[in-house]
Amino acid sequence: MSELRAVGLSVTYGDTVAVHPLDLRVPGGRLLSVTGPSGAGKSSLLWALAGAIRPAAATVRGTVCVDGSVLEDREGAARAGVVLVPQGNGLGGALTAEESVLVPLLALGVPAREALARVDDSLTRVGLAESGRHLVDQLSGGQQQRVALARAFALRPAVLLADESTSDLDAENRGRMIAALREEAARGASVVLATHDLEAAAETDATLALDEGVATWVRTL
Ligand SMILES: Nc1ncnc2c1ncn2[C@@H]1O[C@H](COP(=O)(O)OP(=O)(O)OP(=O)(O)O)[C@@H](O)[C@H]1O
Repeated sequence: MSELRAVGLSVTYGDTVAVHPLDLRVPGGRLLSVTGPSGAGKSSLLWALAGAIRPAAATVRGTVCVDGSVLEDREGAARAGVVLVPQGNGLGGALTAEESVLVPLLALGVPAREALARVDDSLTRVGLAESGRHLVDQLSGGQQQRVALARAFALRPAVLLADESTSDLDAENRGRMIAALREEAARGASVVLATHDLEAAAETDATLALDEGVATWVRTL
């Protein structure tokens, strides 16, 4: 089981405080939702947790630890198994769904046979086993969200940060994806879902609400 911990974490863009200092602990096995209206600071928080905000873009203060080790930068976060599914998915439209899941695995040195098995498994988990050969550009917005989640699942993250990953989904697929996020937690991951959808948030273990960057626990872990 992993553990994600943030202490005094804040994000500031120039004069705009996107995330006021907050503390957070997500043990492995748990699924946390971060809610709030547009502009509340959800993406900024997830990107800061992933070590993915460039120093030139914003000032990030505080510390983020995985299993007690402080993350110094994005490379360190990636080594610690922190995977971010960004809003907008971050997929290349010219790759197929299968290739989108496969390429990061091969880049990380996962042997081809193992990588292909993980591609099959993760696309099946998101209900896209039949769409693996389709170009990402030929898939709907909701299907693209599911490919992005499949790509993250295949990486077997220690910490999974999903930014609005259910926003384009119908109720059935939203439930299915939250169940899949829960499976990642059951595998031992610390999972955080940023969402403006309160119905999705209600299905998670705990909810942290952001309002103009100020965090309030709605339900604690
Ligand atoms: N690169 C940036 N430069 C300047 N300000 C930014 C930048 N990114 C975000 N902000 C500001 O930081 C605040 C929080 O934005 P953020 O995208 O984190 O919110 P959000 O809750 O994820 O919103 P949404 O649900 O619309 O994605 C907003 O006031 C936004 O305008």
